[in-house]
Amino acid sequence: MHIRFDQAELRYGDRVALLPLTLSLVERRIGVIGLNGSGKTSFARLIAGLAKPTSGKVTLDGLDTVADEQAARAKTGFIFQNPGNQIILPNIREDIALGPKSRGLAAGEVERLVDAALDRFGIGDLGTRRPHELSGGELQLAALAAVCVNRPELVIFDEPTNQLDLKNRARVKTAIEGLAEQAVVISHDLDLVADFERVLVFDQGALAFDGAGQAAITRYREIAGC
Ligand SMILES: Nc1ncnc2c1ncn2[C@@H]1O[C@H](COP(=O)(O)OP(=O)(O)OP(=O)(O)O)[C@@H](O)[C@H]1O
Repeated sequence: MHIRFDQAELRYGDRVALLPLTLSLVERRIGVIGLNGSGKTSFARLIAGLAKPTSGKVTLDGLDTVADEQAARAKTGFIFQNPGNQIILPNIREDIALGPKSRGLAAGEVERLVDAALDRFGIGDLGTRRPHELSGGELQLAALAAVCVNRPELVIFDEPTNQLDLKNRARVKTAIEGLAEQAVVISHDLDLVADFERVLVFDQGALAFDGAGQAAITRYREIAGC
C-alpha cells in the first residue's frame, strides 16, 4: 500500500505533536523510533485515521483519511499499546468474531474465519479464555487475530513488545516477521526494527532520519546522546 503524507501536521491546541510532514511509504516493514513524546504515535494515528491532520493530508493508495474516511480506515488495523483494552467482548473467540459478524456473514462462515485467525497466530487453545486470563504476549496475538480477520492491508503496532518477557517477545517478533500484511511498527525495542527496510526516526515532532534500520538506530542514539 502506498502511504502518503502531504504537508500533514497534527496539533493539539498550541502543542505541536507532528510538524508538517511530506513522505511517501511503500515498504513492507516500516519501523518508527524516537524519544518519548517525539511524535511516533501521532504519526501512526494519522495513518490509521484515528487523528485528522490539522493541516495537509494523508492518503492511503490515494484515499484521503478524512474525505474518504471509511474506505481508508478499512485498509488499516491498529494494535494499541495496551491490547487488553481493545478486546472488548468477554472471550477471545467472541471478540475476533465481532468484525466478521458486523460484515453480515453467516454464522458458519464467521466460525470458520475465527478458527483460521486463531490458528494463524498459534493461539487456537485460547479462544474461550477471557482477556485478563492471557499473558501480555498472548494478548498481542489475540488483538492481532481480531485485527487481521478484517483483512487490513496494513497493520500498525504501537510498542508491541513493551513489558514482554523474552519468550513472549520472541513470539510476537516471529508473528510480526511472518505477517503477510504490510506493517508499521513503533518500538523502543530497537532490535525489533533493526533489520527493517525502512525506519523513521522522529525527534520533537519532526522526521530526523529516514533510512535503513541500523543507520536509523545510530541516528537515534546520537539524538538520545547515549
Ligand atoms: N491527546 C493529546 N492532547 C495533547 N497533547 C498530546 C496528545 N497526544 C499527544 N500529545 C502530545 O504530542 C506530542 C507527541 O506525542 P506522541 O504520543 O505522538 O509521542 P510518542 O513519540 O508516541 O511518545 P511515547 O514514546 O511516549 O509513546 C507529545 O508532546 C504529547 O504530549
